[in-house]
Amino acid sequence: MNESAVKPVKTDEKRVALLGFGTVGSAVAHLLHDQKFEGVRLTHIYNRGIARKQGSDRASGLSGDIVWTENIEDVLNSDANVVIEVVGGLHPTGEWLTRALASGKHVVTANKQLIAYHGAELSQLARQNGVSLVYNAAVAGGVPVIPAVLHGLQGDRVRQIAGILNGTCNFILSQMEAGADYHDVLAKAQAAGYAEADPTADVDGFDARAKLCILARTAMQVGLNPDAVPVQTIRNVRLVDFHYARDLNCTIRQVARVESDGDTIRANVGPTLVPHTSPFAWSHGTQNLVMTTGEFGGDVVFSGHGAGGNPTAVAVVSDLLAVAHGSASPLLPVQDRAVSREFVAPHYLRFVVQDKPGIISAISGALAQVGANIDSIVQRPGYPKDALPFVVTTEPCSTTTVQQAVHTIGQMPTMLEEPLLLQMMREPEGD
Ligand SMILES: NC(=O)C1=CN([C@@H]2O[C@H](COP(=O)(O)OP(=O)(O)OC[C@H]3O[C@@H](n4cnc5c(N)ncnc54)[C@H](OP(=O)(O)O)[C@@H]3O)[C@@H](O)[C@H]2O)C=CC1
Ligand SMILES: N[C@@H](CC=O)C(=O)O
Repeated sequence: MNESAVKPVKTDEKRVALLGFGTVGSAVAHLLHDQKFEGVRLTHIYNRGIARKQGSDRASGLSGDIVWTENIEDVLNSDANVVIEVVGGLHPTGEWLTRALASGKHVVTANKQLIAYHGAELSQLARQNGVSLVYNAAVAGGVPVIPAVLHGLQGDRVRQIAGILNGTCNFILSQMEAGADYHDVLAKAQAAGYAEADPTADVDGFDARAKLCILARTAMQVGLNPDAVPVQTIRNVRLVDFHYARDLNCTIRQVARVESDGDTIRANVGPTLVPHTSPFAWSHGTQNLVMTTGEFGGDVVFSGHGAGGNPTAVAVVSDLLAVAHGSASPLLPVQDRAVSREFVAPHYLRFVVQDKPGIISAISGALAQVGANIDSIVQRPGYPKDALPFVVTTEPCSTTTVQQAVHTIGQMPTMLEEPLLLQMMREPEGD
């Protein structure tokens, strides 16, 4: 063996293997390469079809002593002591990270599905093996909300979290607010690398739901089964809903929320009317926003870019540096809790009907039957009578009972499509 070819291993050095060379992975590789952080060295890049990745524009400028491989064993059996996983999905990433942790490698991941479903077991495994598992980038992309709640809010008792947690949905809805077409904007979000490999996860709420469960665990110490948290898609929101929302001094955003009153945990994710006066309405493009409400400290707001290669790479690399400095996050006690969907809120109901006398009285009758009081009826002029969209809003009432009424109303022969039911966020309260 040529002794001069053997590189001495510095014991305090973090040798980093990167799994996944897509939007986030390539941005992480460039950030590490370009910024040359002390004490960390990128040693491996793993991806399927690695020759395609190594020959791509994304790889250009990445020089140095990096092993490019499509064989995961090259990573798991290597002397890399940190694995960064930016592949996504539950499998085979779950198996890889289990093996990495079990063999004493620290893990940094942006994989919100894996952490939402298996974070508890993986954190336990990390602790047993004396290594760290960190996942700052799994929630809100470049917004350091996980370290903030872990280190900055443990002194409070967080009772409520409401957040815009999906950059793709925020990008779509805020562009629709300006008149853009849903499908065009979704295509733009995919091209820009904001959307998940399967954008269903974004638009149908599963991505935000996973992030909400991670937030509930870290900020409130409650373990929620993601499958138990109801989600509502944004696919049924139309341009007309933005027009009516504006008439109500609101706009529409995908909001994920969890709240605890001690006995009950309520959680859901879905498109929501947010008042123009609330910070939720001011989030545009890929911005995410998280508002926590603590029993002692009150409201705290975090905001920034929730998607995109570079903002997410900053979160990943910051986690890596926390591992390198020995300041990665603590493991907190968590209590598993059931999820209630019984929110009380004002509601927005949009109907599209073939106009006939008696429709309003039938709708108000169905709402009255479940104890829901109408707050307003809004009908913009100019729509054709044979496909007339109009809106009813309710005073605060239980979402599940309004759902029953809407189901009944949806059976009326004059209804041309399924009614749209959205929760409305209340006006922010002044101090
Ligand atoms: N994009 C974003 O803004 C953000 C993403 N995240 C999370 O980061 C992770 C990565 O996201 P992103 O970079 O956008 O995704 P990409 O799809 O751009 O990158 C994933 C990479 O992993 C590779 N890959 C996928 N499956 C396998 C497999 N089974 N074996 C080997 N390689 C595989 C893909 O290869 P191929 O090219 O062949 O498909 C691709 O290069 C996800 O968990 C995502 O949720 C978190 C925050 C923000
Ligand atoms: N697809 C996700 C990416 C970041 O988590 C999003 O749009 O927020």
